[in-house]
Amino acid sequence: MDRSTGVFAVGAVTVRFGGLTALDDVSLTVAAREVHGIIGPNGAGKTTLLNVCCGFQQPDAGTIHRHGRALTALAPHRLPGLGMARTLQGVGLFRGLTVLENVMVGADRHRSTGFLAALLALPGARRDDAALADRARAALEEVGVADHAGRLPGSLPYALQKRVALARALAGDPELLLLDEPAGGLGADEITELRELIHRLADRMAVVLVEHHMDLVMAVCDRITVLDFGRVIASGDPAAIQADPAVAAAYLGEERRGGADPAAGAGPSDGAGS
Ligand SMILES: Nc1ncnc2c1ncn2[C@@H]1O[C@H](COP(=O)(O)OP(=O)(O)OP(=O)(O)O)[C@@H](O)[C@H]1O
Repeated sequence: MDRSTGVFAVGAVTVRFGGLTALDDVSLTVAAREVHGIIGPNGAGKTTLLNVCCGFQQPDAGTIHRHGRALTALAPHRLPGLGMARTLQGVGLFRGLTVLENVMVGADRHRSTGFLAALLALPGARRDDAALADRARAALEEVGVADHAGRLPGSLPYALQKRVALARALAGDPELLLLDEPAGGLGADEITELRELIHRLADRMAVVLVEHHMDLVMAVCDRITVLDFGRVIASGDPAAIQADPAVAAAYLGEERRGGADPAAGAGPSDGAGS
């Protein structure tokens, strides 16, 4: 696929931190409604790549395209306007806001009145708030936490906080969702629910998924890009990735370095059938 096509593409991206090359000539293209996994051993460059995709990290070289159009000044605050949303590795919720208010922040791009109208509580702004609250409630409903709308995030178990963070991303109605380790800290049942949710989301949006949990990756991804030491070592569907000796060697190398625990589902050939 041409690297500038698809709903989103990075082309020949390089990122250096001092003498360390975290990403070296990395390209990936995400098709509409595709779930695209980014995997690789610890330190391979997955988070750096996701940070490039959402403008947290400016690349030293390379291109980023959205719907074939080059993005020259991608920055996190521009994501909603580009139909994109990202969740963080942790939860990143505002502790002083309720669950509903947190998710309304994610829906804000749908506000039609300006900041001043909101500040003065003009009638248009009040109607906007009501519409945003409806949108936020629908997102909370979708991830199964609508009952907790009035709670503070800190009073909820971690797994529910992660769902709230996902609802906040969904409230903006993205076309492209970037998920950073959504399964981190979740138990087996919660991961099963997450898998079903990602399947449902892929009916209406593309998803880029950085994740260590291989059972989940292999079950939900249409395509997978594998990084090792900042380079793409493989790209393909889950079956091809599981059969790729270079991928096995990369994870084996990590295991020898003591980083991976294949018994916990961290290796690429674990749990393909689940
Ligand atoms: N801000 C930074 N400054 C210096 N080095 C960094 C920075 N961020 C990442 N690195 C280094 O870049 C490399 C890639 O890191 P990155 O976090 O992207 O890997 P990863 O695949 O996400 O790792 P993990 O699976 O452990 O989260 C690592 O060697 C890391 O130490």
